[in-house]
Amino acid sequence: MIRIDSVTKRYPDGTVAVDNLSLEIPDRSITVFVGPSGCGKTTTLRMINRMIEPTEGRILLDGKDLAQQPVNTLRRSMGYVIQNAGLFQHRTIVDNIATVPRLLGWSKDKARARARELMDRVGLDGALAKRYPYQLSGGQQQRVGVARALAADPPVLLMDEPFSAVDPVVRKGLQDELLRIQEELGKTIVFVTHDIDEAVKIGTNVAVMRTGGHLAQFAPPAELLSNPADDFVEDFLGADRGIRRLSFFSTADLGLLTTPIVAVDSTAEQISERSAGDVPYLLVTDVEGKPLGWSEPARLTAGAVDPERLLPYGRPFEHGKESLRAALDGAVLSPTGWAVAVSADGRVTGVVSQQTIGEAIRAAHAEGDPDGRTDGRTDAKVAG
Ligand SMILES: Nc1ncnc2c1ncn2[C@@H]1O[C@H](COP(=O)(O)OP(=O)(O)OP(=O)(O)O)[C@@H](O)[C@H]1O
Repeated sequence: MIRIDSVTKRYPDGTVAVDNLSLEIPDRSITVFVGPSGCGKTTTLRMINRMIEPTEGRILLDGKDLAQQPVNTLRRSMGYVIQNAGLFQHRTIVDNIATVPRLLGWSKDKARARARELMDRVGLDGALAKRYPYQLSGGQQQRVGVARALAADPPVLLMDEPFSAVDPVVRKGLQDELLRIQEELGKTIVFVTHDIDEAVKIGTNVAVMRTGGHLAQFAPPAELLSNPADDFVEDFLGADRGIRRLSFFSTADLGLLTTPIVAVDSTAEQISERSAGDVPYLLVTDVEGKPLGWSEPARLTAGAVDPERLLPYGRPFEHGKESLRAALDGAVLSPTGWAVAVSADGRVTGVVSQQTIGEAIRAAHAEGDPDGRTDGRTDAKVAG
């Protein structure tokens, strides 16, 4: 654990970049510092690896004051990733990644083998190993930056706006990759960003900072969205707070109906049996059970279902894996107001009305803490 204890940083010109900051960064989690430009995020991050020394207060790593530890040993235990990757332009990709192991005295072969293993880990094609940084896309360069920081297997990874310079699609890929790496390797990651959506997506805990180096709120993302500490945090979180919070609620307990579903080759008896009880719509699937579209029962003729004439079914959600946000989105996207639940292979497992989703949302809000857990990112967060 990293403990920031009453830390203030005052630059020689009198600027107070960080003002009496105290918080704890748990092991094997992602702690995100987010806030407007100049609020002291980078200064805080750099005090953790002692690129900047605090004016007052102290930072402890596993109970030991950083100020008492040799800087070189400390930096070796902390990978560091910056915006635009900061790669050595005259070195190949494999040698960029092998930099720290080489400094630690590993043989060239061993360091390169480790670098190739890491390329795979961060989703880089091994064929890029002999290229130079300028021959890679921005997103690929960022992956190299992450691989280089991981090379000596440090327990801590410090990341300063690592994905800010790439377009939104590449950025989403890099965020997903980081979450996967974190799940596999269990690093203690401290991540700086000015993008609140990125913070909410990847953070186990999020520290919202405001100008003057003040900590406005430190909480897991779901709690930030449900209980912003003040107007500043609420404004910073932006619109759609309620909808975004639904991402943290699972669909596992959503009551699905399995009756109003017919296959495209159903008989007249099957159609009438499935529409019993005043069902307003039937979901038609193909013979494999994948969704085709909705129809009013009276408009379905056995043996003559025209998939072109069915009503759209929106975006199906993966039951139990995706969140209530995905379920609501599916229901809103379909003119019938019903959402379609599927299994991982895309086969329909049931359907659910907007009304039932609304009830589940009310119940989840009433219970408060999403999923009842805030102990680990992957547990507390639901896909979609
Ligand atoms: N070497 C320095 N001397 C004087 N002031 C500095 C120095 N470095 C940073 N500052 C000031 O300290 C404050 C915090 O800077 P810092 O870089 O930590 O902010 P930040 O939140 O990371 O900003 P950004 O998102 O723009 O990178 C700013 O007002 C900045 O101008």
